[in-house]
Amino acid sequence: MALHPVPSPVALLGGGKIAEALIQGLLRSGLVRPSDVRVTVRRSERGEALRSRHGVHVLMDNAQAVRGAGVVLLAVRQAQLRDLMAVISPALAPGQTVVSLSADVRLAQLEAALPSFVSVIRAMPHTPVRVGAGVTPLTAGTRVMEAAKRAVESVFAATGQPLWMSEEALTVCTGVSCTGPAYVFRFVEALAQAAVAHGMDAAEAAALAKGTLIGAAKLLAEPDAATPRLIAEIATPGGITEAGLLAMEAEGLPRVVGEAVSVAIQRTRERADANAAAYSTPK
Ligand SMILES: NC(=O)C1=CN([C@@H]2O[C@H](COP(=O)(O)OP(=O)(O)OC[C@H]3O[C@@H](n4cnc5c(N)ncnc54)[C@H](OP(=O)(O)O)[C@@H]3O)[C@@H](O)[C@H]2O)C=CC1
Ligand SMILES: O=C(O)[C@@H]1CCC=N1
Repeated sequence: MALHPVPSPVALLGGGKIAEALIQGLLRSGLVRPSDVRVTVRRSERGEALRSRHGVHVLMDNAQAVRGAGVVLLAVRQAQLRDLMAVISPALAPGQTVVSLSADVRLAQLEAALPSFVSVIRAMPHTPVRVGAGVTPLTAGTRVMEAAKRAVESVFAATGQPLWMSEEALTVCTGVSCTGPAYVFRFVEALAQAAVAHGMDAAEAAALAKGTLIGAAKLLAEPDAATPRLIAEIATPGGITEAGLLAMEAEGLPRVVGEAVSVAIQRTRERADANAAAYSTPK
């Protein structure tokens, strides 16, 4: 995808883990300078850490951070989101774009909590945005201007690949791509644990498992990579890889992965329902 200029400044409200991953990805892209990024914190030591590591503007005033921002990203947890929207609403101007990164507050609640003259979008990034390798699902609210869509696309194109979809599909992504890196890292740990169980030194086992994942990911990143062919290159018919793969099937790998995805999606839906109910009552 062609990279478009990212509207400056980018305001990230809530300088936690996903905000820092996005800052790193944006700066790494070369399309955004530290002076183009505003990030807000509620603890000065966290602000100092972000400032010293990345050279970005750190503020403690969320309303001030959104004034004149090219795009505003809400990166606090759900417990703080409603209060944050109440604080920034009077400071937002017509034509501004607000993107919620929250996994569990729906567009309907976001649009009701923000002024009707702003474009509201949800994004569901994951930590690979830090290295420019994110796949970020996006879903647009009911009153989104085309320019807002392009602006938000540019943020997530600078950190990987943006993908537009329905809100329901984005909910599924919370249990797949958003949580997915954690599942993959857990698989790497399980591979290392298995090596240790067969007598390998723990540090060697960790390096071997990590190297295997990185090597496999690079093969997957090649043009025209397809998993059946990549598996067939390793698995000689009747050989040892096939025996291992058959054991994985027999032990229910697809069922285990499917269960993790289902439970995460279910948790997202329950929290979104609870938030919808909470937002419907005045604070
Ligand atoms: N982590 C991930 O991989 C992903 C997270 N998300 C979503 O992103 C959001 C944030 O998640 P994550 O980064 O993991 O959580 P974190 O707790 O790491 O980040 C939230 C940050 O917001 C800060 N904060 C809270 N209230 C305010 C405020 N009023 N003003 C300024 N800063 C404030 C918190 O400060 P303090 O440090 O003091 O608590 C914290 O640093 C959540 O909604 C989550 O669903 C979405 C996709 C992926
Ligand atoms: O685990 C969580 O609840 C958050 C939202 C998605 C990723 N991290």
